[in-house]
Amino acid sequence: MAGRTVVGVLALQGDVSEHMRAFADALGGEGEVVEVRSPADLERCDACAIPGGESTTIARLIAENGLDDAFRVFEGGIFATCAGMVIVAVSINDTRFRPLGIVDIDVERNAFGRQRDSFEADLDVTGLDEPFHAVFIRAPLASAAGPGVEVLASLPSGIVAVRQGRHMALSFHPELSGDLRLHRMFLAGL
Ligand SMILES: NC(=O)CC[C@H](N)C(=O)O
Repeated sequence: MAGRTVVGVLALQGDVSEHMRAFADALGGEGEVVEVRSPADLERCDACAIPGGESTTIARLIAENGLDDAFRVFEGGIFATCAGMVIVAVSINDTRFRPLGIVDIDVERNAFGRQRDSFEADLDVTGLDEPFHAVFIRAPLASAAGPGVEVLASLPSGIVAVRQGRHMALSFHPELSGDLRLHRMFLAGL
């Protein structure tokens, strides 16, 4: 995209600083990374990351800060990871909050259960030449994706990476791998 890209990172709860560092590195001086806590912060962004954390807490804080409507009308790209993937979904297996309905996927929270609470896997991702080493932490899974959604990666148990227009949703933590290819893929799609 033309000009300096402003990438926001939703900074209400979760691993905010890791995302800010990863996007700053991926932009390499071609843009700016800012914290998003209010609709006014979001308005100045070309894109926004919704980080991993605790999705019920992040969803509550989004609503308390008036960001739910702001995200629904946001025209930039959303980079949703882990808890973020739960928040942007169309439907989830949890009745405690209503997801934002931005990415047409059905998502199951904590889909890997206790035994595989956290694990790492080398994923084949559409558009990447070499596998991506992905870190899963109490990760969600998408059980279904609508027709406008491109599935980028799956495990035997379900879908773990998708793209829909400018948005990407990942059930793992790309900001923890020291590998910026997915951040760059997202920026290239803005
Ligand atoms: N690492 C994470 O973001 C975990 C997400 C968490 N299990 C949730 O659904 O809230």
